Formats: sequence, structure tokens, C-alpha cells
Amino acid sequence: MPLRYWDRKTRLLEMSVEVERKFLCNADTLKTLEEIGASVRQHQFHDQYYDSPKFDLTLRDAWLRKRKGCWELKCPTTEKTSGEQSKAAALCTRYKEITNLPEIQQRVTKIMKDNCEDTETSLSLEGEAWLSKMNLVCFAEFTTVRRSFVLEEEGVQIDLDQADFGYCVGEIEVLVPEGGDVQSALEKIERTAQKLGLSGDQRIEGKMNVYLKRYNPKHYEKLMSQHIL
Ligand SMILES: Cc1ncc(C[n+]2csc(CCOP(=O)(O)OP(=O)(O)OP(=O)(O)O)c2C)c(N)n1
Repeated sequence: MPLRYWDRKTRLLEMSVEVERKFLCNADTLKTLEEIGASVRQHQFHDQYYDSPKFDLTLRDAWLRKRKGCWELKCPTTEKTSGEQSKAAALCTRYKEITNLPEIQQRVTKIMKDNCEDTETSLSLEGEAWLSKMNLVCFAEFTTVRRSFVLEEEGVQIDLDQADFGYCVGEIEVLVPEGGDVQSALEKIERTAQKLGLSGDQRIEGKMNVYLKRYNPKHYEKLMSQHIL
């Protein structure tokens, strides 16, 4: 019997790229999800995002966070696809999510080194000492209640997020193995968007956009002016 989505996801995540499209959801979205038979689960998590005081990571589009006691680093992928210029691609983001701590530390060190010559590697540090060694501090934290739906046959996950600072956003996500078929993922996302009746052609803001706009407008403006957000 093939493994179900949730059983595959943990394994896939280690070596995958997340292709995602955000959307604004309403009561109809929820109704449609129930009608198309998506399996559902609900959970809650608290995210803490870390960066240096000069924002070396986020200014390189690298997002370091702690969620449910685990470290995760989201960074842009360098892969290009033929569908790059399409409307479907323009509405989506693509990030590699790294969950292996030594690899996260290595990547963070490299980014810091690129920005500052005298940063040392700190790979063998115990516990969370690497954070202070690398001058990383928490710059954003919030709790999300997430309802996740899965369309098993497409391998698509749809999340409806409610953040505790008062922002609701949905996202359609497909995991693609590294070097895999991003074009097909974009098509799955487009098909799902149509099923959900999403017609907008504007990129929708993520939770971090709204959080920073409200709580750190100076950094938000900087990320906007550098086209990171
Ligand atoms: C629309 C959009 N979203 C995110 C970014 C960049 N970015 C900003 S913060 C950030 C990190 C948070 O990513 P996001 O997908 O928004 O959060 P979440 O849904 O909680 O993560 P998941 O559980 O899916 O892993 C990124 C990649 C961007 N430039 N544009």
C-alpha cells in the first residue's frame, strides 16, 4: 500500500523544495475543501524567528526559525524552470527547507562569513550556545493555529493559518524533490487554486510580511526595497 501524504512528508522534507502559493480564504474556501474530500487535521505551533541585529540572514532571504523545539532554515533555491515567467510561477514562492541542525549551522555561518570576515564557525557548540556565539537573536514570534487539508491524489497540501496577531492566510503547497519537476508542481497548484475558486492574480502577503509591517516597519521597508518580501 502506498504511504499516505503525512507519512511521506517528514521523509520528503529533508531533501525537497517547497513550492507554495498563498491566498486569502473565506467561508466558501472551507466549504469547498470539505466538498472535495480533503482529509483534515488541526494543530498549533509557536514560531520564533532569529537573525543578527543587522539582519544578515533575512536580507539574504534566509529565514531561521524554531518551531515545536526544532530548528528550520528556509532559503531560496537556485534552480530555474522553463515555466519561470508564467503567471502561475509569479504567484508562487520556492524555498528549500533545511531541518538538519549541523547543515543549518553551516549555512548560517557561511552567510555571516560572506557578510563579515571574522565570523568563526561554531559547529561543535552544545545546546543553543551557537545562537549567542553567532549573535543571533529572536526578532519575531507568533503562534499559528493551522488547519491542514490534503488532496492525496495530487500530493497537495492546503493550510489555513490563523496567526495570533490577527492575520489569516491560506497556502497551497507541493513538495518537489531536489532537481524534480517544478513545472508539474506549479500545474498542481494552479489546478487546486481553480478548484478552490481562487481568481486573484496578485501575490498574497505571508504572516511575516504583516508581522514586520506592524512591529518592525523599518526592516519591512528594507526587505521590500530589496525585493525580498
Ligand atoms: C508570499 C511570500 N511568502 C514568503 C516570503 C519569504 N519569507 C518570508 S518569511 C518566510 C519564512 C516563513 O515562510 P512562510 O511560508 O510564509 O511561513 P509558514 O507558512 O508558517 O511556513 P511553512 O509552515 O509553510 O513552512 C519566508 C520564506 C516571500 N518573499 N513571499
